[in-house]
Amino acid sequence: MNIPFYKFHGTGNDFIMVDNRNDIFSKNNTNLVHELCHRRFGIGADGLILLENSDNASEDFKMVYYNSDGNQSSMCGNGGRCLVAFAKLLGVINEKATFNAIDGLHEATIDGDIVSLKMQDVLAKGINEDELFLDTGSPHHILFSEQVGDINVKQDGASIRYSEKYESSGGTNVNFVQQKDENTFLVRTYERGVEDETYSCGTGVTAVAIAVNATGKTDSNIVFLETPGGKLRVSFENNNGNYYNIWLTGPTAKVFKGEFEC
Ligand SMILES: N[C@@H](CCC[C@H](N)C(=O)O)C(=O)O
Repeated sequence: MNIPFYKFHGTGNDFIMVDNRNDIFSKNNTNLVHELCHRRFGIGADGLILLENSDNASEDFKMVYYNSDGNQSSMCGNGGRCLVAFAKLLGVINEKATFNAIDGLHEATIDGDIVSLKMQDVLAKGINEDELFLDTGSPHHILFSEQVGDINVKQDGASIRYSEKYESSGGTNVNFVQQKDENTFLVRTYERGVEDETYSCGTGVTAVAIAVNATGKTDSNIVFLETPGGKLRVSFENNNGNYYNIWLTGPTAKVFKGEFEC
């Protein structure tokens, strides 16, 4: 069977998109997803995303996300933004979307190639620089550095991702952060399930934006994040460590379309 797909990226975090509203994709085939995402033997991507019908009529669609290792995983912020652009291309939505993902309901807006995605509320009470972990739909460990350009993200990220501390909870993503100015931060991310540095991570920069505010590195409630793949913005409101109305904003791009056999 030939299955049509689109390739999208959001600031270099790239995804294979499949319209699965007619159940054409075999959802438990870990090997297939892994092979499709392989950068030498497949299409090449950090993950694969299915756009499915939602069970609830008030929602526009459902997001099913796989990491490039072939396993379904927790929320993907850039993937969610790209899926909104894909839904617009398919004619499923116009300028606004409400969709269901593994971490619950998300709202989104799209204007040209810019997609803003509303993230789940985050509780960031009692965190400090030495112990920075936040869950923004996916788990994120955060480390500050003077010079993120000098870090071996794959090696240092893996040692934290596989450390005893995160073993029982299924591991973590790891973000290395350098302050550039009052409200701009450089971020490099090691992604669990890709097991390497990716060019950008949406839930990662969301975690960083909240962490830099919660630890007093910036007072701003709009934080600009520069990743190897491009620039993102995170805005939020904060009530005593309870972060809400969190929006992740940035560009998305369609790269190409094709078909794979399975
Ligand atoms: N690229 C993502 C995060 C995807 C999930 C992550 N790899 C995990 O398994 O925790 C993003 O943009 O948020």
